[in-house]
Amino acid sequence: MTKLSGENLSFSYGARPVLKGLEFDPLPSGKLTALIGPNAAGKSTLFRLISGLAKPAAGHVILNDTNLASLGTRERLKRICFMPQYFAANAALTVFDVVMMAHKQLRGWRVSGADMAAVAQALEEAGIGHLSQAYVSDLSGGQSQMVSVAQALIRHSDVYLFDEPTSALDLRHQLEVLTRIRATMMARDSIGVVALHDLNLAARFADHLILLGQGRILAQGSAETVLRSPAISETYKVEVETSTGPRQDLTVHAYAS
Ligand SMILES: Nc1ncnc2c1ncn2[C@@H]1O[C@H](COP(=O)(O)OP(=O)(O)OP(=O)(O)O)[C@@H](O)[C@H]1O
Repeated sequence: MTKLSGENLSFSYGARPVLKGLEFDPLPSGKLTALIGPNAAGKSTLFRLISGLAKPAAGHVILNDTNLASLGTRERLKRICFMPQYFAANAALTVFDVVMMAHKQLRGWRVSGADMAAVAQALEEAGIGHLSQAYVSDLSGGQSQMVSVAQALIRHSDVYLFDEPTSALDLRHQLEVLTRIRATMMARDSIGVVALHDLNLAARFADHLILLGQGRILAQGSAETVLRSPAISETYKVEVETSTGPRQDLTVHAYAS
């Protein structure tokens, strides 16, 4: 089983500290973790540190017994797949092209029939087969987001980081995308971390939650533990009531305080 943990992670943009000695418990593989917290809490920054796009001022990210800072760029890219929040879609490339580029990124650029079939299958599984020949510049926000998820899932990594993968999706697509991400983590025994603003989606899909605020982890554990914690209303600065929904799932209701 693969495990990812953060030890004493600190990071500043210039003189402005964003993460202050952050620690997170080992995240297990085959499961989905939701990273929650208010705007500007540092969720994307934490993903940048884990993926190696930014270097912590102090602390380490440990994957099994390996300090990720000791890995070269290529090895780190292979082991950690990061889907950023924003998708750059100005290129004159089709959906098929960009998913193929993600597929071949670390494998050399000679494209075989098997590669073509793998991309076609990934697009079908993502429910975007009909967009295969569309230019990425012509996609809606939600379609772009589904392409980003397909680009991530076609890669085989130990850790997948998804920065708000459902923010532009309608209700059905939110459920479909999170169901697919979770099933993929289970099938590959990989670690999945999803930054989410919707606490009800976090409750429904995540096995483990991490609440980030004031540069630290304020709560971590099961949905019950984290979403019923007083840290939720303190951090988001709203009144919160939790209840059990009709299908026994935890539901969070927020009220302006
Ligand atoms: N490149 C940057 N240069 C300077 N400051 C930055 C940069 N990126 C982020 N920040 C600042 O760091 C803080 C954390 O930002 P980050 O994007 O990590 O938060 P977040 O939790 O992902 O936010 P959101 O939920 O709004 O996407 C914010 O105050 C932000 O203004």
